[in-house]
Amino acid sequence: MAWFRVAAPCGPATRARLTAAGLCDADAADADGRPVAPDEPGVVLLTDPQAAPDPARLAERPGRVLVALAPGVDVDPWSLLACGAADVVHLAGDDLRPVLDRLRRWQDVDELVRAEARRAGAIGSSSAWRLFLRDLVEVARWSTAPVLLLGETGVGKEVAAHIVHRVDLRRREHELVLLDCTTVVPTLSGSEFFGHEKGAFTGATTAHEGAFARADGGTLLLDEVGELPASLQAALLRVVQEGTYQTVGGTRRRRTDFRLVAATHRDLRADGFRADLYHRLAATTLRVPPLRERADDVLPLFRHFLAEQRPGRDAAAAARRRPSVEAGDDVADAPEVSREVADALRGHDWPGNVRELRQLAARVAARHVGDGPVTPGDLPPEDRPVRTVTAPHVTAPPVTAPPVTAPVAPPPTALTARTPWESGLESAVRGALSAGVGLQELKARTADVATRVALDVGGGTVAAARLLGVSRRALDYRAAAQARPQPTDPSSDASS
Ligand SMILES: Nc1ncnc2c1ncn2[C@@H]1O[C@H](COP(=O)(O)OP(=O)(O)OP(=O)(O)O)[C@@H](O)[C@H]1O
Repeated sequence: MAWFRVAAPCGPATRARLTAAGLCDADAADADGRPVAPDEPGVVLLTDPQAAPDPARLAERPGRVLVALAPGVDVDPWSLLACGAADVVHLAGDDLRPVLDRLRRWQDVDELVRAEARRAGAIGSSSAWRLFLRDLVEVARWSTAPVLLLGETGVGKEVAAHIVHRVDLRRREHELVLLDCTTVVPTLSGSEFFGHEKGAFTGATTAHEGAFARADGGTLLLDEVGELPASLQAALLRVVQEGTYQTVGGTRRRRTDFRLVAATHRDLRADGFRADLYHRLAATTLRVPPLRERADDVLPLFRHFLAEQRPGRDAAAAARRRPSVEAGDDVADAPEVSREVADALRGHDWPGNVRELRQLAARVAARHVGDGPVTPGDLPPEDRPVRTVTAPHVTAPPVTAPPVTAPVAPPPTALTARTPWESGLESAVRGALSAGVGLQELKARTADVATRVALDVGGGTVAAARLLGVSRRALDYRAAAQARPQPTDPSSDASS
């Protein structure tokens, strides 16, 4: 088990003991001065009552450092946990079992994360994503409790539910049933949940098995559980408590036994959701980190989705060859990404999370040509980072200067970056300013002024459309709209 490091303080005798127990390789034992990979689990053995572990080292590997206290050493465990320690254990004499047990658990969790994330096609190596997955597989494998997954839309809650199902040894051979609560129709009395008997209501021409029956033995994912109608919240509570349900139109209660995974983007405590049901669902609550907190995952995910879009990609072969957690093997045939595009992707805040990134990759794949890297022009105009004209820096005139009687020509507009699009915009803005368009108007209607001036600066609509990054039709439409008489705006100082 040479993958464990023992951080200082650790005397030679203790180190020898730990090495003999297989806890560290002699080589790696002295952590002082040696950089330890952030993800690597470790043990800090406190043998000296005066010495305290370095809080920075604990914070660097949150939840991955076990503090073991030698006999006679007493420290406040809560403050160590607050610094990021995973746990604090007292060692009795030479007995290293508590340390070994914890380290074995970590090893098992890491192996599960690797295998199951790969199997589920879940990409990500950022520390936020890894921390989340570790908690997820630990709960899924070593507890039977319901799991409540909190997270923004498109963040991967369904992907996480698949992992819970796979990791749960009692459930994985049975079905994972997905029910989107936004589609449950209250007027059918929750037939999607309970199933119904033939003739139970108009249109029930055959009997139908509901989600509770199909999930028996397996896992039931209730997606968007916050949208569940109030009448069905009470019914669900009873099923969760008693493990029995009754089909619509049926006469007897049937047993069912499933693991419940609920997902929502809402705070159920603040949203009129039944408190008693909430406490049942939220036995274990895990937050799926949004993509903006996982900047390191953006590029691997993007290239993975690009690879998926490759024309002629053999879907069956792709399914057999699941990507690695780090997306190392899957993206071998995906194009590289230029620095500008990479920066833009990493800098975006991804309100639609991984789904938004996947959709962007599909749009980019349609525009990208050849085997070269993805370049800025491969991003459709509406997906490009917005560049704004920065306000010119104006210095106050010296007090001796004559009073200004006429409008002063503004200094040249400063742009932060010099892409062709921005250079075009700059010349359009300059043209507008020299044509007498006021700064207020320019600020309020930059797009319109730019359009008008772009038309004026020559090259025709095609060149102007290219300059402005819009389609020619859009430009024609805007020009026609501008040509129509506008209501007079007394505050406007623009003349056209
Ligand atoms: N880590 C990941 N690796 C690869 N693909 C992912 C990952 N996370 C999410 N996806 C993909 O992103 C899309 C959205 O994921 P998913 O449906 O799990 O999100 P969600 O949080 O359940 O969304 P919603 O809130 O809308 O139900 C899916 O296409 C999914 O395959």
